[in-house]
Amino acid sequence: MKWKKFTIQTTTAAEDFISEKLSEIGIEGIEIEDKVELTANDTKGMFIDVLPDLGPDDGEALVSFYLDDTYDVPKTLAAVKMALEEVASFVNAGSCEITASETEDKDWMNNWKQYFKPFVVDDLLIKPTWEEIPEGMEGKKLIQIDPGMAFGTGKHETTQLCIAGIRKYVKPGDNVLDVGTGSGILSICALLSGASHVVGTDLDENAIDAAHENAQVNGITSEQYKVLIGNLIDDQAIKDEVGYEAYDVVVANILADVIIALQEVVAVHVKHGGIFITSGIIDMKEQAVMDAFAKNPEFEVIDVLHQGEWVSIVTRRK
Ligand SMILES: C[S@@+](CC[C@H](N)C(=O)[O-])C[C@H]1O[C@@H](n2cnc3c(N)ncnc32)[C@H](O)[C@@H]1O
Repeated sequence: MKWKKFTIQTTTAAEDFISEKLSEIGIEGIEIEDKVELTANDTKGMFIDVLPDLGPDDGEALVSFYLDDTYDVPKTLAAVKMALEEVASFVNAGSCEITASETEDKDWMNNWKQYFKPFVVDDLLIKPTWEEIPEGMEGKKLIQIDPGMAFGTGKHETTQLCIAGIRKYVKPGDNVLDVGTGSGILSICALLSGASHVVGTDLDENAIDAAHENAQVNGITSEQYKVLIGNLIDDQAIKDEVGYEAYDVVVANILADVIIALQEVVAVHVKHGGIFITSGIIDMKEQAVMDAFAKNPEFEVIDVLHQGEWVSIVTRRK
């Protein structure tokens, strides 16, 4: 399906008012481009450690929206123009010039699927649920994944580093905690590696459905895998539900700054001698995470792995 893209030249002062007006008109999927620096709160759920350098904020902004065949385009544009005039009457909204361009099918939710193909990590074949098993893969252990809106296709270096750690350290019968479970891929990998039970936690509500659906596709029962939504770092109810001195292996593939906060509080959940596999650490933050572990009397570093610009630090609880 073809979509028409319309871009309004405006100001950062007016961008939020314009977005609100566009929503009132019934336009969904609004994009804002500006040079306003993101706050720590903005980047919280984004999984970016290094922000792009946008240059100084010049006060200019572009607000884009998309209309498909279901819209009466002239009528909608007339409503947009009236809304822009209204916004311009109380705030500097810039030129409000609208430019139009045409774009291909914008099925954002599903277009990425064409690039996700079966691949091998160690002795595992990871394949999207909608793909066939490729020939010659009979000896491999199979993980089927549809991440949905959650993170975790298995393609990312940080996930692969954790998979390597799980394959090395998880033993039959282990209890495993997967902090930041996302699609559930690492939990499934742990269960395939012999773990008898896994608890996954995440902040993202999308993880619940994705992780449960992926568990089911992989033949995992609700007795083997439980997903909890909440923050193990500061939520006492989640900490109590996760349980204390209960885990042989904890895996956390999150960002370096989250790992630094997590290592201070996670030891109470790990058995003495248990393993804490961390990743999501960009190489420029490796030393900061190593320093944090060096100051923590609970853990000793036993393994450091690199893949591309990403690092996995594996520690053992003393
Ligand atoms: C990089 S993804 C990892 C997903 C999957 N485990 C993998 O390895 O592919 C990080 C996940 O951690 C979650 N997350 C971020 N901060 C968290 C926290 N403090 N506690 C639990 N989950 C968190 C995010 O919502 C996201 O699903």
